[in-house]
Formats: sequence, structure tokens, C-alpha cells
Amino acid sequence: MNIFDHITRKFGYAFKGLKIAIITDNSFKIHFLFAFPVVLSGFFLHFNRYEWMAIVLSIGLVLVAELFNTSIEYLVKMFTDEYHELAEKLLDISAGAVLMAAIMALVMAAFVYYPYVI
Ligand SMILES: Nc1ncnc2c1ncn2[C@@H]1O[C@H](COP(=O)(O)OP(=O)(O)OP(=O)(O)O)[C@@H](O)[C@H]1O
Repeated sequence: MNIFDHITRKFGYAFKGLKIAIITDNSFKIHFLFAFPVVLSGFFLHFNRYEWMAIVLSIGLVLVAELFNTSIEYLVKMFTDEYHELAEKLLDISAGAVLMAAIMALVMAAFVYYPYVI
């Protein structure tokens, strides 16, 4: 297999993973719901390139954290449906990572929107 086919195949798997997360994970849909008005407001308020960078990075950080969280949920489900102390830690910590990313995104949004509301 040549390098081009290899890269194409890898991208295919990655897009398949994104599709699975978007279709099966409700939290993912909720993040999109929050991100949409923020992006829309960026066009209305004519964000500069630094504001767009902050917003894109913040939204991206939350979505990436959610993707890892979703994959950890699948990993736990693959091993057990029963209660397990380590499964609880895995799930809670990865949910904590999403929360942390969301808090950072809120702080970033506060910095971006501050000049527009004072
Ligand atoms: N197998 C398990 N062992 C121990 N604790 C678990 C297990 N499964 C879930 N939990 C606990 O329940 C919490 C919620 O888990 P999870 O997000 O998988 O459930 P859910 O609310 O049904 O999710 P979703 O609606 O997104 O499928 C976890 O953060 C963890 O504290």
C-alpha cells in the first residue's frame, strides 16, 4: 500500500470516529448547540482574528475533550456493565476533563465578550 492510500485510509477511520461520536453522544450535540450561537455572534460582532482564534481554540478544546470522554465511555462499556470502582474513576475523571475544558472556554468567552458588553 502506498503512502497516499495509507493516509486516505487513516482519514477515513478518523472521520468515521467523528461520525460515531456525533451520532451516538448526546453531550456532543449539546456542545454544538452552545458553539453555534457563539460562532454566529462572531459574525455579527465582527470578531477580529485574535477573538476568532480564542473562540475556535475554546470550542475545539471542548470538542476534543468530549471525543476522548466518549471513547473512554466506550472503553468502559466494552469491559463491563457492572459497577467497578476503577470504571467509576475513569468515567468521572474523563468527565472532569470535559468540565475543565468547558470552564476554560467560559473564561475565554468572558475575555472575548467583555469589550462588547461594557
Ligand atoms: N461501570 C461503572 N462502574 C462504576 N461507575 C459507573 C459505571 N458506569 C457509570 N458509572 C458512574 O456513572 C456516571 C455516569 O456514567 P455514564 O456517563 O456512562 O452514564 P450515563 O449518564 O448513563 O451516560 P450517557 O447518558 O451519556 O450514556 C459515571 O461518571 C460514573 O460515576
